[in-house]
Amino acid sequence: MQILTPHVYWAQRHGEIYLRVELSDAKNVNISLQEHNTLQFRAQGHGAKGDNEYEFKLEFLESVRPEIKHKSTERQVNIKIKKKEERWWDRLTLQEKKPLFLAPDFDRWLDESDAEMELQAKEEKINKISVESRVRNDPYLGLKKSYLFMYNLVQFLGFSWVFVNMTVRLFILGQDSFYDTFHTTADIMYFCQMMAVLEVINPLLGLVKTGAFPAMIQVAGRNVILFVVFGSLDEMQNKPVVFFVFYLWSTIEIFRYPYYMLACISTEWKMLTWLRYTIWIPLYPLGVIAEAVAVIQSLPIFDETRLFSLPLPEMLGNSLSFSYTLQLYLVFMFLGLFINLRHLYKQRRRRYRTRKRKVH
Ligand SMILES: CCCCCCCCCCCCC/C=C/C(=O)SCCNC(=O)CCNC(=O)[C@H](O)C(C)(C)COP(=O)(O)OP(=O)(O)OC[C@H]1O[C@@H](n2cnc3c(N)ncnc32)[C@H](O)[C@@H]1OP(=O)(O)O
Repeated sequence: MQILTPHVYWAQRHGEIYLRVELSDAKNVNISLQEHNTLQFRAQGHGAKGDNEYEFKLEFLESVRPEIKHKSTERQVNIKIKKKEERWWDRLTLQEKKPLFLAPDFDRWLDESDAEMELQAKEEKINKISVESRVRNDPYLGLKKSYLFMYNLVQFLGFSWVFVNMTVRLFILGQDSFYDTFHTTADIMYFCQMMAVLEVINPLLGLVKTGAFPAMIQVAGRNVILFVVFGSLDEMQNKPVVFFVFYLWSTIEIFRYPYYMLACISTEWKMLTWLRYTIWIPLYPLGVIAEAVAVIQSLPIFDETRLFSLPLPEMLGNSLSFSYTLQLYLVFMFLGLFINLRHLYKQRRRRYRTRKRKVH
């Protein structure tokens, strides 16, 4: 019997190689692996040159696992080989020149980015199944979702009221509206920011799957500005900086809270998601700059009024002005900004994972 080479078609995924050997009614299939990367195939069957013994050898580009699976059907032999390391190969064989009997299997062929998408879709399916099984096991899920929905709705209404009120006053009064932002909106802002403490508690109770630390930085940071810098100093309340701080805070929140509301009812609007994960890029740094300006403007007022100053023994000068604490706080503020920008950047990347496209 003459020994011939069959036609072999191949495709890959990040973790596997698929070979399809064009051999019908294959018998005595013998597949072995030598030196971690050389596959030897031998079988009898009906190939391009009729009934014969067929064989081929493939030296793979990288090492593969020894456990090789194969299945003979009436028309072909399918072989599945696991790569030792899960990564995309530039070609199948170590030798650059492709053997004549080898060709891409276009029925299975995917390029690297499509394979990544397939992998991602698989991961999402697995996650969905595990979430669904968790959901089935949680008898309070409806209650939790209703609470979160109501919380987000109340915050959305509160911040929308502040935003609309400020916008309308800006159109009617122009720059004059800057000076009494605090007196027209502070009550609602107090209410929303006190409620926002729940945003630190929610992840701690496991109600939302996010870290409590970034939320704590934001809530604490804003509340220092609102209650200490603006709330306790009448002199700060009619400064234009209040307008900028409140406007920047409320602009992000009128997108963030509706995004969460939709998430509670498992709905997504692509545009809203994009806005939630994008407008922080200019708004967060601007917000922190506006807050820093407010803190700097308040320093001489705290020095003058001695409000919240720390009593000291007479030999040390009677009291330590609260402005020193605020100067220290300014440093923490930029540290907090950095931590949260990193957090938000990661969240954004998680949403919009970049896909590399590679052409073979
Ligand atoms: C003495 C005190 C010292 C403190 C020192 C601190 C220094 C402070 C310095 C910093 C000061 C900052 C002050 C703030 C300024 C401003 O706000 S400026 C204006 C612009 N601001 C922004 O752009 C920030 C907006 N804020 C946020 O994005 C958040 O608050 C965050 C905590 C920073 C990030 O949110 P996070 O929850 O981590 O991310 P998400 O991706 O949105 O959520 C993750 C998943 O959790 C779900 N989820 C979260 N919350 C809810 C909810 N309420 N309801 C329902 N679901 C929720 C969300 O849906 C996500 O799930 P998936 O969609 O499935 O991924």
